[in-house]
Amino acid sequence: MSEAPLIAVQDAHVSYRIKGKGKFLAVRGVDLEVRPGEIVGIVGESGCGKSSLARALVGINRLSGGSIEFLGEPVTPLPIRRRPAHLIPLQMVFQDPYASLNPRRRVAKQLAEVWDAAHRGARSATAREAAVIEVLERVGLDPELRERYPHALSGGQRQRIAIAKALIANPRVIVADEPISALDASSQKYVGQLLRTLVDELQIGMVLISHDLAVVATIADRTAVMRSGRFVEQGPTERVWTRPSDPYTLELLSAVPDLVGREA
Ligand SMILES: Nc1ncnc2c1ncn2[C@@H]1O[C@H](COP(=O)(O)OP(=O)(O)OP(=O)(O)O)[C@@H](O)[C@H]1O
Repeated sequence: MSEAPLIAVQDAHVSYRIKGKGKFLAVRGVDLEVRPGEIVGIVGESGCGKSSLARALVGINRLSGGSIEFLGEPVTPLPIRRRPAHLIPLQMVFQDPYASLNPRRRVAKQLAEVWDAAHRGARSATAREAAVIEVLERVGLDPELRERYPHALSGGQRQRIAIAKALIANPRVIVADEPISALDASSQKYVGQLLRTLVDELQIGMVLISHDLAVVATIADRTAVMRSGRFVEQGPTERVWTRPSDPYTLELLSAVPDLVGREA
């Protein structure tokens, strides 16, 4: 893959101020690039800094050092409502779909709002409605569901709506933080494959954060292994899985002995 990266992270650091204890470094010098059509999986045990990095990637967390560029421009943290237009194609999907969905609005309205934000000046009601129907079909949902409120959907349907909400912004990159870990087994499989299909068909880039190695092994092109805020290694998924260069990766892998070669 030789295209320019969609997102380029250099020496990223994220720190938190802990009352009475000073500064805690959750992300310590991470480098990462994501190209069109590529899923980069980030694995590591709980508390290693995956979510802190994910939130920095989309500009929710401020970096305390290093840089993140999206389509060649810096990602600068700003409240969602003041998010600059150039960051609209950089979307995030959270573990809990309610983090992206407003429980008091019908699905159609929520999707239409994002479409409006992404299509300033082109607010045709017919085009908006068509886009809402198309995106629901793309995530495998019956467009009739657009009249429902989020609470009237199953967990798997809700997560697919959250993915649709990211998609209707015409994203170039989606950062997905544990997008399937809260789902039941059949929804996990469906949503995992859906993410792979979307990346292939739309040639977007994806950062897939997961503590589930099997998911990353199945759908990620490249894998980064994170420990205590650092990437201990990153490379093509198959290489990381079959010939890990760091003992910590081996340790993670040994917890799931039948991983390599698993069918999706
Ligand atoms: N807002 C915050 N203030 C202080 N410390 C925080 C904050 N958010 C995260 N941390 C700490 O930073 C470290 C990394 O947390 P983070 O949520 O990024 O890890 P993670 O790998 O995503 O974990 P998990 O898989 O459990 O979600 C943890 O030690 C956590 O306690």
